[in-house]
Amino acid sequence: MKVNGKHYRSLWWVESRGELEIIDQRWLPHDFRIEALTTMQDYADAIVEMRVRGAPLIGATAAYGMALAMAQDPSDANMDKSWDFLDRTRPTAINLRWALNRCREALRPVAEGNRADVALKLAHEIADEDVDICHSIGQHGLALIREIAAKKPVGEPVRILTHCNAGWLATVDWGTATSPMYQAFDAGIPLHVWVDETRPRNQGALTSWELGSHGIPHKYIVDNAGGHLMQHGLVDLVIVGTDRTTRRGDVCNKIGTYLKALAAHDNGVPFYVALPSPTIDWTVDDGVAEIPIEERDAFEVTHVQGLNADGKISTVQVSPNGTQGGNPAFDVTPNRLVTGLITERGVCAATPEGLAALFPEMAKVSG
Ligand SMILES: CSC[C@@H](O)[C@@H](O)C(=O)COP(=O)(O)O
Repeated sequence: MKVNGKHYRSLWWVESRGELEIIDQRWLPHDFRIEALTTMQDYADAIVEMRVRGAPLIGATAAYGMALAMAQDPSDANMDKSWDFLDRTRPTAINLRWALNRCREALRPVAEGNRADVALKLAHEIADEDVDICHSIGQHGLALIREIAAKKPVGEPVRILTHCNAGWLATVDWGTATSPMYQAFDAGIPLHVWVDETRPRNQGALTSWELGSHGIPHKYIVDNAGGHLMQHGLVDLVIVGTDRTTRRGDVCNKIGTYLKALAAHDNGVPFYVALPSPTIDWTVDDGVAEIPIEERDAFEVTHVQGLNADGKISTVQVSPNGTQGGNPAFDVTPNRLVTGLITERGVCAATPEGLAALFPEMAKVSG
């Protein structure tokens, strides 16, 4: 997507230096900083500290991490050690393990001398595939938005609420939840997006920055506003992303998503989840019982970062001295609250049958 008129992906390979560059998302939307990842520790830190974030982007970054590991030492022992090292960075988004497994399975039969090249090619492949997948998600989501627009008086915007940042910054390009918005807007459908702030990390500010760069009308709202807006008929549909979707269609996403789904259900507002197939965990059925929820540092809750009056990025304390914070980073929305799943192969019901019909080969393997 474009930043000041220039096209960026959220990560890219610099051939001349043999390095991966990323956008350090900790400073957005106030400062656009690019950073090179040159050591395995850099890769792990980038994921843990959320310089790169969002399930698909974490997966693509990990694939490049495996490529670096193979360039340093292509042995089986180092491959397994690097798999563990990167897998430990964040527990909830399944795309991380999906990418690591895909790399390890592809590299195992390759002669050590060829592993570095094959691993880098695979990382490029995973990144490119993500772009294509997200574009297709956008096409299928566009059809849904078009249907809603057709029932409205000409010129009235389709009002979409979204939570967190499932935008191009969270993927390699396009985003998942935002891809239908970009494509609908480009197709001339009037839109208005309600952007949840998404405390504590305020990923909504990233979404606002993205939508603003694309010219899409939107308002940045506090997380607690969604229910009120839905009660007053001001939301036509909700589209969110996901970090892990179970084989029966339970959806794990950024903390607060579940509350939005409850409010949508109570008010008859369609609640859609956009996801690339690598986000489906075919080994898990019951998301509430089985998905590990990342507990992050309480500092993210007790403190908040923003621009101060001097225009400098600074951090201030919100809670009283000594208050303990709690910071579960994700929650699970049971499939009964999900109207549909927007995937690269089409839209399906959030049920085992719905997912199996779109991805029969995966459903079969997982039994
Ligand atoms: C296309 S991204 C989908 C999800 O990864 C996104 O909604 C989300 O919850 C991101 O969480 P984050 O903690 O910012 O990595």
